Amino acid sequence: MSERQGDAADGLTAALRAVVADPAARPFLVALDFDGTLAPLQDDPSASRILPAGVDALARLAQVEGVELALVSGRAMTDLHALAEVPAGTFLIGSHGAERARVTAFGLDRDVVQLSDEQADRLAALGAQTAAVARGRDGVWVETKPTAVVVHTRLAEPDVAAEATQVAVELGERLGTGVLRGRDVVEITVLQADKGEALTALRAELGASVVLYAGDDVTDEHAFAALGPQDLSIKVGRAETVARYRLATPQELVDTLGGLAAALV
Ligand SMILES: O=P(O)(O)OC[C@H]1O[C@H](O[C@H]2O[C@H](CO)[C@@H](O)[C@H](O)[C@H]2O)[C@H](O)[C@@H](O)[C@@H]1O
Repeated sequence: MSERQGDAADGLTAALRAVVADPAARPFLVALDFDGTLAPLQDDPSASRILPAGVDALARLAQVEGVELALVSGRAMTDLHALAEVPAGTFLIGSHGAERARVTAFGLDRDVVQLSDEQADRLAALGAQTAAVARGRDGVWVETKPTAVVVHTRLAEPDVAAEATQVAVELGERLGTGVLRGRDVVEITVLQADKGEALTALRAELGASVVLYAGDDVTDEHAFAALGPQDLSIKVGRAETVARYRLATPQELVDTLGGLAAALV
């Protein structure tokens, strides 16, 4: 495994070596956030791609017996599947846990999300009302997902972004089931879901002894908090976190995954 500078990086390298060397640390679930973690952030979400070294690392990890792979994302499932260049067998958790699927050699084996009439009505109302939030505010736009709407402010001037964020949060508190703040986004959901619950459920299903989870955003904190002392939580970036380890950039993360794959095969 490659060496990086600093105490935190040394700690992560040692922890990864311990997992590699311990036959009891199987099944080993490697679960990863997508945007800002495997894929550098972009102004246009459809332009996001996993870094090439990450695609390669995931393909190699998928070959290792006892290793399971998952992407755990806020993205809608259709979107996540279209963008994520991941090997067959990878579990996909989308919409912060509201959607779940597994990549197969032929496509996607997915659970269908069923909204009640009341939830569907609220989602439609949220679509209309968030469109009104964006109207007249340059750089603010709305993404619609099967269980949520997302107000994006990355392209707006700071004062416009702050105003749109405040209005969207108030709207979400009134009409949503949950309000998630992410990187330049306010996500208003009509179904209760979070990455921690989704990761806990997948871990139980797989009987994973050890879980590695890496993420960059506040929504990933739920997943970090769901991990135990034997697990590896990795924050990508500088923001405050409950994660035990930290890497600076998506490139550092995919390089670390490459080193892990090399050590496991
Ligand atoms: O859980 P993630 O995989 O990190 O997904 C969270 C959100 O990702 C997308 O938005 C974020 O990435 C965009 C592309 O880099 C960026 O433009 C935006 O500012 C980020 O918040 C996606 O559009 C959202 O639906 C996801 O919830």
